[in-house]
Amino acid sequence: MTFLRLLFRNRLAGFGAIVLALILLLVLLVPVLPLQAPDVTNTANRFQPVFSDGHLLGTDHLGRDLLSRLLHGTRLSLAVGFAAALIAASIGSAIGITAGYFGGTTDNIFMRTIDMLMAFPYILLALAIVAALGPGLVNALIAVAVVNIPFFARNIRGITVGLASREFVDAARLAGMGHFKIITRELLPNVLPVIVIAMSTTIGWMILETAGLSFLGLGSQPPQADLGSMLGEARSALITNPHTSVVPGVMIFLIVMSINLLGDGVRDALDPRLRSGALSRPLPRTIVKRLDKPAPRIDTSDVLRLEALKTEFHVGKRTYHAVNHVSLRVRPGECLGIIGESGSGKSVTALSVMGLVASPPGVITGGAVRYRGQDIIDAPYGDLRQMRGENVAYIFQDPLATLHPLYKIGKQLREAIQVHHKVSDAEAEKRALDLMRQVRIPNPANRLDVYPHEMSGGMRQRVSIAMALANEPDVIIADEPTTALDVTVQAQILSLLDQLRRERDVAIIFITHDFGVVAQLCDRVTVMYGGRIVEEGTTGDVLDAPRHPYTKRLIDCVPELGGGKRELAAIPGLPPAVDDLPPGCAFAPRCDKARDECKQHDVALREDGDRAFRCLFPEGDTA
Ligand SMILES: Nc1ncnc2c1ncn2[C@@H]1O[C@H](COP(=O)(O)OP(=O)(O)OP(=O)(O)O)[C@@H](O)[C@H]1O
Repeated sequence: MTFLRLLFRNRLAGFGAIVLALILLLVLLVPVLPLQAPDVTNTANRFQPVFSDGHLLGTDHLGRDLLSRLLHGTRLSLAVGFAAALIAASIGSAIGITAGYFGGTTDNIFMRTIDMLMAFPYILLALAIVAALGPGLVNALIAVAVVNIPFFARNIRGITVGLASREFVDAARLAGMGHFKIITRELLPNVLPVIVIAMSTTIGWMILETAGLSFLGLGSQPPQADLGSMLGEARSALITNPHTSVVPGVMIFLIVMSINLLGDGVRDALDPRLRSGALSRPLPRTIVKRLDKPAPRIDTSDVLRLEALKTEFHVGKRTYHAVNHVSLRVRPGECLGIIGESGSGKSVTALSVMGLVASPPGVITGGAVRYRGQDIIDAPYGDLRQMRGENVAYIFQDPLATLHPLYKIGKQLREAIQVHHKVSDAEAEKRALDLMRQVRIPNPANRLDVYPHEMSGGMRQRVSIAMALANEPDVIIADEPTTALDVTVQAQILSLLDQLRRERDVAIIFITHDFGVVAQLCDRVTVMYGGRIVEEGTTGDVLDAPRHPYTKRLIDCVPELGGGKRELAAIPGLPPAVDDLPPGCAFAPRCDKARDECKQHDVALREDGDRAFRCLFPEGDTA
């Protein structure tokens, strides 16, 4: 159902589907339609025009009814095209999946054979095959199928090579599955959508190729009609009786056009990345649809300030309130921690700052982001791009995903510098080396000359930090930069960040789900839940006397070394879905202190200086 909805959302694909369905219906009804026999000649009646008596589309050079020949011929052409596509897809995909899975010699033998097939111009190859097998429709079908096998084999091999080294295939091997089972159960379901997509876009092509062979007299043999042979026979009367060529020509055009339009639609609807919107026209910045007016500039000592920021994801009819009226601020040299469970909106808050939330489906619908007092949400894209890296830099969790795998570290650092500063390669190299020293990478000159995969996780994260520092930004937003690292490396990275912000007065917004990390690094902390801020304050205050029950439960989740044996208190239940938030306090369904009032109305943030919390019955109050 979803597939059909997605398919028909693409109007052209819907149009293609309707045209093709009508053609298919017509050819399926051929046996019951009151048609004349397609092959009976009547030379006295040759070249009758369109709409002549008893011949709706006229007659050909032998007086045969063109409508009857057209429908019979279309049936044959479609059957041959589909059959050729099916054969080419089956054999090509089997070769591709086997070569990709086994690799080594098998891959070499299969793919070099395919390469040899591809070395011939495809039409020459098809002609050679038909010449060897003899003319005839079945042989034309075999020829067209054979010349299309390489297309499927290469495509499917490429995808299989990527899949064969994935963890789920290793897991299947470890579970004792044999090769055949791994190929059919683990790999085939993953490549099947690609096979269907490739088929849907090549059927039209194969119908054309078969028609081409028939046109040359190598496909269907007289008196049997297919669209190509009809065109071939009409060639000599092209000028005198053009309708004999126009009729099959229009039909070929309609079939190929409808299949291609439908094929594109099928590809879009089947590809999960296109379906999720991930590949659909990614915009360079997040869409802004603010109802409130842009905020005027203010004087402030805060380097970055978010005011009632709202970021939503609009997916179909659903709205995900990922960031819901979030306000926070950070001063030069200060470290602000943002903490919360997975899905609480930390990353989307951080990405909204520089308009980096993927759009569609992300939209900033309200609030302000101020850099040194100036609201930058509506800033022209050129200004925003200039600010990215230069004023506000990001460090992400997985450096391997953010560093380019094919360029050496030195080149990537130089590029980060040269994006914002017009300096020579030698100068950039000098600065890159200096940055490597600043992030305490041992033997920095040699390390500039290696690829990301040749470094350890900790070293790679140091490189990411160096890249973030490359343009001396005022704010660094670090999104769980130590989550993937072991504790000793994590401690080194944290102390490096701490040292850098003190030395350079750079503000850090540190996103994490670990209160231990917050305690070590942050001056202040903001706790998020369900897209909202539920508590904030200086780290000491929040850790010593949490006011929101959620904060208290989060702190209780942290194991304490040497603190004696205590039971770890997991938080029951799951975080709320931000497209379906409960009324009142979002934490109420999981909170043992919740009362009816908590579930009725929105709970306001109670602010007192640096301290704020969103709770009617806070911790520490005697009720
Ligand atoms: N492309 C998207 N489409 C719909 N909803 C999305 C999309 N991306 C994020 N969300 C929603 O936004 C919410 C906030 O996500 P976000 O990544 O900011 O959480 P987080 O707190 O950073 O979690 P994590 O610690 O796992 O990174 C999530 O609940 C998620 O459902």
